[in-house]
Amino acid sequence: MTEREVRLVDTSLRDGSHAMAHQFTEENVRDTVRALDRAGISLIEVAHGDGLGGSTFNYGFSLVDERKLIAAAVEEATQARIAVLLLPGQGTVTDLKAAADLGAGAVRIATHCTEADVSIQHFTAARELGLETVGFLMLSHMATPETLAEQGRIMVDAGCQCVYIVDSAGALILEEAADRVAALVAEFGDAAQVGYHGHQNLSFGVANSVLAHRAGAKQIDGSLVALGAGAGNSPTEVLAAVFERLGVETGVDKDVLMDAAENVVKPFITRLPVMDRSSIVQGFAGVYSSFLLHAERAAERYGVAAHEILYRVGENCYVGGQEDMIIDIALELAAERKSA
Ligand SMILES: CC[C@H](O)CC(=O)C(=O)O
Ligand SMILES: [Mn+2]
Repeated sequence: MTEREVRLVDTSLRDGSHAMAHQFTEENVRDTVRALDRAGISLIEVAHGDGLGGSTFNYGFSLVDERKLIAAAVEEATQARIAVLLLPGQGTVTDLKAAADLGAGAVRIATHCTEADVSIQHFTAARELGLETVGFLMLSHMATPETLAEQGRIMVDAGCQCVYIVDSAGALILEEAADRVAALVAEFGDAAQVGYHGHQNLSFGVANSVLAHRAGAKQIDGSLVALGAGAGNSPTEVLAAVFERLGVETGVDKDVLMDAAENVVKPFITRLPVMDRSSIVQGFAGVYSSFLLHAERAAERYGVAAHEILYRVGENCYVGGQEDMIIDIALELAAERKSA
């Protein structure tokens, strides 16, 4: 068998949770995992969009308890490992133990790109539980390659096996993505792998992923039909086709993935990810992709434009966890309009 050169990781059932307003059913999860597993995807992420413990008033409540969804995913996977996401502070070591007991085999621990130190105890716990460990440096466009390498080093020293450049805002363009990946590759050497997670807000998810691979990334994220926050993630089925055209072995079957995108995932998507005015502004202004639905809801409620809210979120450099500030901005814009 040809050796896999890059591992495609699918996050439809986690990042896609944002786009689905966290309304995945158990059937959605079972059908998608079965299809991804058949296509040869070896790591499938399943969780609330904001990770373990994310089902809250601030982020939005899940339709089905995530533990039920994780258990269902584990039952369906024959060769794939099920990964969960954990944001320290939001998810706890107790949540992680519960996920491991349900059969999850990997955890992706996500922090703001300059706050890797909050992940140390979680990586320690994850390794003690025997889990595969991945670190997410979120909103990576906000830090230089050098800073990201330092932050990644903190994760690796804590037991992380692969650190991701996470373009949460879909803001990185070509070299900006590649240079960040290259800095981590140079810092880690053989001590850990590097991954890349893209969003399509400026339409660079797939191109950046190719450059990330060329810069040394060994794991690349995607979602079927791009199902993910903002304008969505790099579509897994497109990544598979592009890497095959480039002669880069992924070990997955692109035709099975295309079938899964068309016949399994597309039919249950309530709102197709699209590069519209709001998501383009997210990429342009560097706004966390998962803020999109929050901004749209606030826009509707307070009679202002979602893209104007998102521009201001970008100016204020808000980061994950500051979802409540979106309401403040909407109120601010409404007040400004009234007094104009
Ligand atoms: C809230 C976690 C976030 O959605 C993780 C991620 O996928 C990203 O930052 O892009
Ligand atoms: Mn994402």
